[in-house]
Amino acid sequence: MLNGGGEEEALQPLFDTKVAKGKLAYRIYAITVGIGICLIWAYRSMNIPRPEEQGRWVWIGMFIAELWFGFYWIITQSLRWNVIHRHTFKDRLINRYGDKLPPVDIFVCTADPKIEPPTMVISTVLSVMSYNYPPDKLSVYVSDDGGSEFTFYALLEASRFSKHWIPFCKKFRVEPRSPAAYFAQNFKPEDTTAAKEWLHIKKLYEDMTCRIESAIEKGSISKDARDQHKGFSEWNSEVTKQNHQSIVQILIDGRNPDAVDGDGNQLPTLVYLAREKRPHFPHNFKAGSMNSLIRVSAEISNAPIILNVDCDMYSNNSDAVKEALCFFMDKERGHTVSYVQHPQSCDNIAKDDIYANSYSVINKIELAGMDGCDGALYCGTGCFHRRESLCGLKFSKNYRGELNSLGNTTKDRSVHELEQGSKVLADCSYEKGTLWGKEMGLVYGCLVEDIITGLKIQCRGWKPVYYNPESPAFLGVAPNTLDIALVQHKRWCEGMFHIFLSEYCPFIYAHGKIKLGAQMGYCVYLLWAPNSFALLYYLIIPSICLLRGIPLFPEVSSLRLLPFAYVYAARNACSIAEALACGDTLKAWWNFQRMWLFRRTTSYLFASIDTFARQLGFSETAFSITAKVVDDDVLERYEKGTMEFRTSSVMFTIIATLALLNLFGLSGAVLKIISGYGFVEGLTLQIGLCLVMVMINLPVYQALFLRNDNGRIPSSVMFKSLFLASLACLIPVY
Ligand SMILES: O=c1ccn([C@@H]2O[C@H](COP(=O)(O)OP(=O)(O)O[C@H]3O[C@H](CO)[C@@H](O)[C@H](O)[C@H]3O)[C@@H](O)[C@H]2O)c(=O)[nH]1
Ligand SMILES: [Mn+2]
Repeated sequence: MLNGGGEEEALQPLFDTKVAKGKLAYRIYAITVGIGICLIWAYRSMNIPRPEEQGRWVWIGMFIAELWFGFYWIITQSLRWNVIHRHTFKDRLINRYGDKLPPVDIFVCTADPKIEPPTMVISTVLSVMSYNYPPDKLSVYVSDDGGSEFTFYALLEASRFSKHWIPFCKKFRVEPRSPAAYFAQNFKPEDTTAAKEWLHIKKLYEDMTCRIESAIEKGSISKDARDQHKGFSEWNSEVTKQNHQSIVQILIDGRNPDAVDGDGNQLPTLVYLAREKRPHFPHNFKAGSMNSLIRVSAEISNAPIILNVDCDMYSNNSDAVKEALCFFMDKERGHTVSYVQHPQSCDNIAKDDIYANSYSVINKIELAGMDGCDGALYCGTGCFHRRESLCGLKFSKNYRGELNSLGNTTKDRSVHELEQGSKVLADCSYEKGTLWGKEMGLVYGCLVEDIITGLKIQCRGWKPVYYNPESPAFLGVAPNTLDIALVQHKRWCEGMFHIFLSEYCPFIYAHGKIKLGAQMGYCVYLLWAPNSFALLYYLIIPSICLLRGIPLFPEVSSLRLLPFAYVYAARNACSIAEALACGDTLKAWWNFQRMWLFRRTTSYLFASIDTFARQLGFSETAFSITAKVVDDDVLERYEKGTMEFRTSSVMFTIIATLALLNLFGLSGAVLKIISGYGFVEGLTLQIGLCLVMVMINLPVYQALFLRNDNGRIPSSVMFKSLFLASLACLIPVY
């Protein structure tokens, strides 16, 4: 029904929620695997070697590892028990609210002009400035933790380019609206006038990026350019990344009748913010920057809805704002919704996804399953928030959730007044003695500020939503070297394990506040890190025992092997089925297994160790920003699907050592069989385990011994790992 008004129409929901297919089949499968796991536990506990027999302690270790795997598997069931999908009705929203849609503030965070090039930042900014949404209701805020005048300069250039870009997007319904992504598609309109405009805009865009890049290359901005904006005067010789005053510059004032694009339409407001930084003030990384953004935007536009994206996450759907509003403005349930999280998708996934960056199964199944328990995670980017819930409001039955009430109250204040008024809010000392970082805004002191903030919001009674539309609404940049990928995971795992060990452990903190399923679901991620210990044990000990001829599993002829075989086969079959159903290829699944192995044996291990060290007060948090650009030859290997091992990171030593150890174990066993030592009954499964590991590790052997490009494993790492693996073979076994 498309005729506005009408009582029935006004009551129709703006979104619906469907339960995913295959629930019953999954539950049956899960129960059988559960039984299998119990049988494995029973076998282990009843067959522990007697004290005088060899391998007693090794056996007990296997039992502990299997107890852990089993326990962990049980909590992962919460993510699959009730998977749901959301669907929105944008047309109903437009019909019902017409031009009475609420204002929206958009935050873009950037932190370092080298790792996150300003040209990338402005493409993201331009993509959100050109949303299909009344521009006078949009305000875009860029937080620059790098405090860089190059980022400011780029933004100034972008504010000018937007006058051409926005009307062009709207006229030709351009998608995506990030100029970088759009022009990278290399599609040219056929119609001659359209093609002419296309060429013109493309030229403007290229000239702009050229100016920005050459300024960065030269290391200075021309006097000419500097004279065009008063904002540059903030950068005197004393300003450094870690030490500068607050800088707030309103580059486009959306209230100003002269701020119009080429077609005479109003432009969205655009604000540059670099919060104050002082060497001895902890700045709390992204959480600190988000909280400054919340306050500064409250002073300037104070929209009731906030969208936050990382600087690499451009908007890939110009209707995303309207779709998100369908959740917030639904008559029946809208007022309970605190945030609408989109999955983190990337547009630079290489063929068959060697670094397992696509997270298809997590995005399509696990996070949707979390949502099924009312526990949608806040993932830090691509998330629409209700300002009130983000600022600490508790949900109560009387809350009605009017979105227009906050509105704009700054009509009669000049740009200068607004800038001066908001600078104070971004000062280091502003938060002293306030609840910012505790009960208000994003939570401080955690490397995954997003996850913990989401948990706190849920515990205040809100019901967040996870929304994963067919075509992704946001696209970001995935790590494209192994090193970067592992370091990113280490930071995540460390932050998450830290939450588990802190007062915010979901089983305690969220007990009685959110569903048990959601508590368990959180723990699936919070316990990523300690998984490493059980897995390392399972990778090292069986191969060493294989070399010594100590059997750790039942013989192939024995019925007791069945639970092991069933659990292994069923879980892998299910995981393959899930991956294929989520659109991965078989090869991508296989690559994912490898990355899963690498992550668990390195990132997760270091994350656990560092978390313990931090708990004991030995170390402090450090946020290592994920690099978004790499050298050309590295990029070439990434695109070809060749793993990059160039640096001599300790992580690579571990990966190579484990790969070699499994190779030794397997070749030792094969040699014994060939040389007629006879075959020890009961070692078959260990041989199988080693064989699978060797197959997964094939690219590691290649990088160790066969490759000669720059991305191979450095020889220092090779010697270290050869030494360590040989040493491990000598470990005595009790
Ligand atoms: O001191 C800092 C550090 C980082 N950032 C920004 O935070 C964002 C995320 O940093 P990135 O290095 O890209 O980390 P990722 O691992 O890719 O980020 C994921 O994980 C983070 C939590 O660890 C979340 O905050 C992010 O939203 C989520 O995309 C980027 O826009 C940065 O510019 C800041 O603003 N200030
Ligand atoms: Mn990122």
